Amino acid sequence: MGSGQNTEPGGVGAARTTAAAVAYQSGFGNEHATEAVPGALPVGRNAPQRAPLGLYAEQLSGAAFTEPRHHQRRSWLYRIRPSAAHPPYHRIGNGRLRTAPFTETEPDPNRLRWDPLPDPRDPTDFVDGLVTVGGNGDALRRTGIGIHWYAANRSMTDRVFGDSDGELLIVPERGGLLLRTELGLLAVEPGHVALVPRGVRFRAELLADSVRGYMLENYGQPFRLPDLGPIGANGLANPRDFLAPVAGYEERDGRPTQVVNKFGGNLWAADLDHSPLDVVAWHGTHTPYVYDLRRFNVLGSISYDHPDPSIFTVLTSPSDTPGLAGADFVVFAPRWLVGEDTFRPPYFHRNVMSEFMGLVEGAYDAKAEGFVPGGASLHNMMSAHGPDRATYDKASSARLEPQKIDDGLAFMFETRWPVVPTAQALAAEHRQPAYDQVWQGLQRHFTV
Ligand SMILES: O=C(O)Cc1cc(O)ccc1O
Ligand SMILES: [Fe+2]
Repeated sequence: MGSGQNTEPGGVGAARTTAAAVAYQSGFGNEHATEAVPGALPVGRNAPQRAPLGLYAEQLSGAAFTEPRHHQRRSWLYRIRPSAAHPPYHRIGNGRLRTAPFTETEPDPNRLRWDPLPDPRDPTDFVDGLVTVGGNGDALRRTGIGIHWYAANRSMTDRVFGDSDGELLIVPERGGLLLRTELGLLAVEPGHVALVPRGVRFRAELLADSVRGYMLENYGQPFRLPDLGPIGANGLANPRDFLAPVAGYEERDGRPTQVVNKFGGNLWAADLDHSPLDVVAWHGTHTPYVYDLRRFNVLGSISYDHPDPSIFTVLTSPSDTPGLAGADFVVFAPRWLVGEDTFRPPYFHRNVMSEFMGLVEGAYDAKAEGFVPGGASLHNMMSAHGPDRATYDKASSARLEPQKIDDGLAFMFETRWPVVPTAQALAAEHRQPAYDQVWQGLQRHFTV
């Protein structure tokens, strides 16, 4: 890219630009400003009669023009060619991507669990490697979510992807990704997450021979930081730990590049003779970002009882009903447990919210086995779940001393609407048909 980064996306080797070499600007939702070439950013106005250096000015909106100022999201891009200079889109295959409304299967009250998605055998890039698990809402009404796995073994080369249906929260589990976005470069490793806003184009290059992870497609309101209420002015995910890219452009005139646009649940493609990653400068608030989950300031009980996991919310996408999130992104990061006379692992419960969980590393404290990195579970609205038998037996008789949970990194996508699985997720060979067994054999202990 024009900011001095490696422009050759070709092979895996070229993509091994080290994550440490990537420059960022910090702060969630900031009015960032960045230029890859000095003087490229207009001063004092957004749309001068002629933008500096012969660039085109283009506004990219992530909020309606009229939304309240604190929800406003837009960026001004100064680019070599305007995005409007493209031929018609034509349909291409959707692969294993599916979109809300999800109607392929009957909503399923069963608790579901999967092993990791098998690695692809054929050459597969990030877009081809997306496999939809399920979701809710309606992409065209901008409500709900799509939940996806991805597994890829080669970098995107001559195409970029942009999702008109929603923003993308990418959660790598194995192998990192370099995301060359219109607004600049992001590196995202397991343990970090990346967010690509609705409509922002990017090329995903691999930082390892094969990569795997999860992706939440949020059709609803953009993710924001949760309010902290009585917690105070600090804590949970701190705004300054969210890192936006600096401007970085590429010039690949004459080299065909396909723009893949997910729109209304289908993939469409337009063929350009240049790279659309040609933004030389930009300023604004509609930006991609990365966040290191280990920066999360984990708060919990220092007296008794296991707090509800809402206290681990990193990002929330509110719905139109206050307190009922279309999507919450929740992390179970290393932490101390000190609760006295307390059953410390997650409790048995039935939740009106629906819970999709994944594991980035290690183990999760409610499941002794079977929930493995890259795997996933879905505990839908009102489904009874909680610690498996082995975990219950151990935790209910453990000596309660201060205990560090530091052998895992799990996360949850929690949503107010039930998650309807796709047919491919229900039929998948990597689904665990006997998941219910983990709650069998919980003994009766009742005595009067
Ligand atoms: O494992 C789960 O089911 C997620 C979860 C974690 C927790 O700490 C409390 C409630 C809950 O749903
Ligand atoms: Fe739960």
